[in-house]
Amino acid sequence: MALRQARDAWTGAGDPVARLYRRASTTLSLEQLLGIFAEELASALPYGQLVYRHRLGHQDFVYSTGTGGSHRCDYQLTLEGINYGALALKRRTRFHEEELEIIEYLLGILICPLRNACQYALVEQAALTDALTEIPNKRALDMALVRDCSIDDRHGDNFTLILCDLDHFKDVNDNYGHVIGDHILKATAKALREATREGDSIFRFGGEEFAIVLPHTDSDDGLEVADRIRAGVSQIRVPFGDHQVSVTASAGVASHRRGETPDQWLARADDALYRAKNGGRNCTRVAHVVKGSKTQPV
Ligand SMILES: Nc1nc2c(ncn2[C@@H]2O[C@H](COP(=O)(O)OP(=O)(O)OP(=O)(O)O)[C@@H](O)[C@H]2O)c(=O)[nH]1
Repeated sequence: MALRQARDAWTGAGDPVARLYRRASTTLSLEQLLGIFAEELASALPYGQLVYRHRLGHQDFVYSTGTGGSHRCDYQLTLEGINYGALALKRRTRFHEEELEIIEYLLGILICPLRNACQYALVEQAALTDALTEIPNKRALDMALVRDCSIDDRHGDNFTLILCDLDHFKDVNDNYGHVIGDHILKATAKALREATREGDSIFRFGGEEFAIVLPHTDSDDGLEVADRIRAGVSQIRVPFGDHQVSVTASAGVASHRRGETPDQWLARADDALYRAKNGGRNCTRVAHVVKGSKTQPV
């Protein structure tokens, strides 16, 4: 009875349904949308935790707010037969029938904006992803460098950039064809993933050029990672008839200097890469001497 009264009071007060309709239509950000839903749901009934999960393209998206409890209700969110993720609510006390009705009603309002936000996230992801290697592209790198420069400028966090370029890749295409060249590029992306840590970011910067951003890393450690990456790339073997095609890579390493713009940082890494190419390829060069560091100009 008390619950029914609470529900009646809620549905009659300040038109929260219209509020959710209105607020949900103001954003295409999945995170913001779920935040709005979590807020409006909390104004309707008490819950401990809301968790939303969805596989978006090649990434897992998870939104979670609050802390859980032993009672839960789960919803698989679909519209016109298409899955738009799973939403779970948890709390310490049992969910009552009337409350489930409220949740389902609000989910009914959420589903169309949720579909739009999921589709927008997929388009955004595609715009930042290289289609061949499925790793982030140059546009994503530009955004990451702006963000990392600003973090370093504010908090003095170490970021190191590695530019890694395959050697004589034109010969690979000319001798074995573009399909083999494409296989090597995909295998290189995989080798980069395997040679780096979870928190590191890898990008396809250009045709046969890759960029790796290492947070909390100085140029000495960046040099080690670059050599590990090059060792991984040199292990790649792509069969061509009775032949195994292999490649080597050259690398340039530059740690961000406070106050330096993304373009200046990138130019120093590029200059180090240029020196690696001129130094005979299949080697790494570091952009500058860091005071008090064991890294020497090479
Ligand atoms: N298969 C394939 N090749 C690509 C792709 N993008 C760029 N390339 C090729 O990469 C080659 C790059 O050649 P260059 O810039 O001359 O460099 P390089 O031959 O690697 O020589 P160095 O970098 O000086 O060692 C060109 O042949 C491009 O066609 C791609 O997506 N797939």
